[in-house]
Amino acid sequence: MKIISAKVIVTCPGRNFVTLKIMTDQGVYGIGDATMNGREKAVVAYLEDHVVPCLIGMDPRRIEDIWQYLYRGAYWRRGPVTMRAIAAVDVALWDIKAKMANMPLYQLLGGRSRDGIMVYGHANGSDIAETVDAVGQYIDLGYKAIRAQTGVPGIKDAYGVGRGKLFYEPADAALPSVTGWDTRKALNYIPKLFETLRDTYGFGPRLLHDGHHRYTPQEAANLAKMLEPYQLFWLEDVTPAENQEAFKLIRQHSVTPLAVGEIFNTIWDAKDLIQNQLIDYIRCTIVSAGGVTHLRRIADLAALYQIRTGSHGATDLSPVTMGTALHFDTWVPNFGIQEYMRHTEETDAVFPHDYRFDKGELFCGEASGHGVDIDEALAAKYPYKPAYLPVARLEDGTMWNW
Ligand SMILES: O=C(O)[C@@H](O)[C@@H](O)[C@H](O)[C@H](O)CO
Ligand SMILES: [Mg+2]
Repeated sequence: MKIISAKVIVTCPGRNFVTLKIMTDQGVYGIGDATMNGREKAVVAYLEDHVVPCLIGMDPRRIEDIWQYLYRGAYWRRGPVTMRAIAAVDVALWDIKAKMANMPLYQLLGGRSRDGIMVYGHANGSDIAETVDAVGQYIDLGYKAIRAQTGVPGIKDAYGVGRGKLFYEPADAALPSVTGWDTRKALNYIPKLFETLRDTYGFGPRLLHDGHHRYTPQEAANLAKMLEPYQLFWLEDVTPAENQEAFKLIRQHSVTPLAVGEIFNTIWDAKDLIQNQLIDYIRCTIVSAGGVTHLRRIADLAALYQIRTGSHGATDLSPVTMGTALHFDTWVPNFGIQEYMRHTEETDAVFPHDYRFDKGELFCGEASGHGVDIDEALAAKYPYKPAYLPVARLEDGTMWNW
């Protein structure tokens, strides 16, 4: 069996997606996601110029060997561009293998470990009252877990705030828009949001919060400690994680569960956090962390320390990543939760898929492969549109972490 061709498809049905389609001499094809929000074309070039030519003639059944070829063979290891390109190939190859085996992907991974995949949705508001309402809407939709983000008085467009409730989309401008940040104001306001949420809805709903890399380790420890009475499911990305040791300081002060990993690319980014038990949930997902082959290694390492998974699932992860993640979640023994931001109808139409939402859970389908396809004719109707994530500046103009 041979790979005879591979093409990169860029489409913008409401937002940009990069998709790799690998064709074989037996008529079976596979699909992989290679989207990197705001830097899409870097991965397109990496795939078209440096990966696709090497794939032609290779045996698509040798998934592990092709992964190692692309990782070790490049000499230049890791990084978001390389690892997304590898992920796209890897996912397309798993799709092909599962189709050849006439099995849904989760069966190949080891079979079903659970019935449904608990997901969390994003409730956003420009202030506490609006956010409390938004959480109520998610509870009414059947969600068991909800991430709550509020605007903070005096901060311009604090992270995650009210640009449409079910379809929050941060990559919103042809050049990065400028948002603000002020940690002191946030620390005085965010605990009140969770106090009000618990007063209003009790302790039934699981509540999450994303710090989006904004706090120093000491500020992060302070926030985690102040949020303890409200029993969060997790506090996410509360401080930048390049320095994995920084999390020791947070751990010393608080038992609020911590989640990290959406911007990690390999097991090496998470190794110290996992082995020192500095986090509770590892949030890498398929597209950013080298595909099924590599994510499985990260999940297995995490399992040794009772750390559970919590795959990133914002709208910039295409339905191809979502579908594959759901097969992964259906199998992985140490599953925690799956993030789920709904795609627009246009996106769902370009990527026909068989996963479905019901009462706060997602379910992967039983079709062979990962269950997600691309309608190329429809995709061609939505050409690439430059769209950037915002940047953040402090009140005095200093660049901060968005
Ligand atoms: O937890 C999350 O989903 C966020 O942190 C994302 O919305 C993130 O900002 C985007 O995926 C960036 O592309
Ligand atoms: Mg996040």
